[in-house]
Amino acid sequence: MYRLSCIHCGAEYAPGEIIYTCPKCGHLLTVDHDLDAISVTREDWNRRPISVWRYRELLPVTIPPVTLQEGGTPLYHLERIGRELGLPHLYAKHEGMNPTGSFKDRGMTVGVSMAIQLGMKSVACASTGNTSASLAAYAAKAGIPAIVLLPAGKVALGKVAQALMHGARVIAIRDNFDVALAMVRNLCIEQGIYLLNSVNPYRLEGQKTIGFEAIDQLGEVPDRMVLPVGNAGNISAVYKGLRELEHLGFIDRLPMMTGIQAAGSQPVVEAISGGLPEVRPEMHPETVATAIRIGAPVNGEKALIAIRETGGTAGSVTDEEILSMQRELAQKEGIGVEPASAASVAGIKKLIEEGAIDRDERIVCVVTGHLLKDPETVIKQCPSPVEIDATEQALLSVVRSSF
Ligand SMILES: Cc1ncc(COP(=O)(O)O)c(C=O)c1O
Ligand SMILES: N[C@@H](CCOP(=O)(O)O)C(=O)O
Repeated sequence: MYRLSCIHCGAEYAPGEIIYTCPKCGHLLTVDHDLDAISVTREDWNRRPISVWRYRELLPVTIPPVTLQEGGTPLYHLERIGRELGLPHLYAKHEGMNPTGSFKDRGMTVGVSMAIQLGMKSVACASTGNTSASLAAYAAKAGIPAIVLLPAGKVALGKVAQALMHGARVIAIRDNFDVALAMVRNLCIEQGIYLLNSVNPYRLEGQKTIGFEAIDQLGEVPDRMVLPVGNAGNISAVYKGLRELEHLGFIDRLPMMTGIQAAGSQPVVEAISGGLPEVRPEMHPETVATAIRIGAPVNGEKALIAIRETGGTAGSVTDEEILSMQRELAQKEGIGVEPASAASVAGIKKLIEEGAIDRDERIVCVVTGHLLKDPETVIKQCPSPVEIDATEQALLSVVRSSF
């Protein structure tokens, strides 16, 4: 069993209440499981296929879930990049291998299932792209309408294509993501639509399974987990899940939770480095990594706890560093990710160069979305295909000059 509780004042609410923040103090809510009443062993989990639903005892859904077979993503050993950085135990968990190409699917399988469980008839979100693609797909699977608000002109092509093709009503707002999120929150409360941004604590329950899988695949708790941070839901979710594993006695320590932001959009980094009690919004966020072009992270309060309670850190990377790591992952490891995802590995590169972390650490970087999400940014970085006459001579001349 579980209840909703406020992370700030501790007020408790019934699981069926349609609320997104604490009605008493306005702070964030979390799903509190009665962990002492849960009887499952790690062996039980290990007998099931690796996926979000392997961990169903720690998820709030009691109906047959709305699923597209999410989770079970690969954990890759970054052998070449690790060798170059002097990090023998560097790994990437490729969340781009989820059904719609990002980690949002872990959240949406649970979030849309909860919408159905709670009797909601429609769903909505604001999005820098991936949330909308995922919500649209899971709403289609559930057979309910979805509305998505996007910052006009600032969403990667592949993500808009997904939201449109899966049948969502796509509305482009002439302002940034933070404004779109404020608008959709009001819309949902006033119109009785179920809000599925990461301020919804049920959605984050699905995302916590990234940490569970990483430990199951690695065979031990990593020393550090590194995530790109935008709205700050994912880092908060992974931390919450690992705390639950610790309470259950399945693990005996937590990884240092490490958040990486783009230099043009780094309010969490500023709060951590400045020792601030809360995240101060960045009013004009800007970065090529449009997925994390977010100035007022809605889960800032949870993210600060995750980082501080685990002795983690936060760092920022420039757009050049992000794109350079996107190319390195693609060309040295065969791993295709979108720019925001490369930020986690770029962040580790920077932290190691600054001498801020130990080279013996076992590090899992979460790479959050697939390369194909943002083809335009890829094409801009790569040479054009060589066009030739259809002759053997022309072909051989190009091939010879390629080695
Ligand atoms: C590809 C990608 N990476 C990272 C993030 C950041 O995740 P979060 O908002 O949970 O911090 C997002 C979305 O925000 C995303 O779409
Ligand atoms: N990158 C996100 C931004 C919205 O974050 P959410 O986790 O609150 O949905 C996106 O893909 O839209």
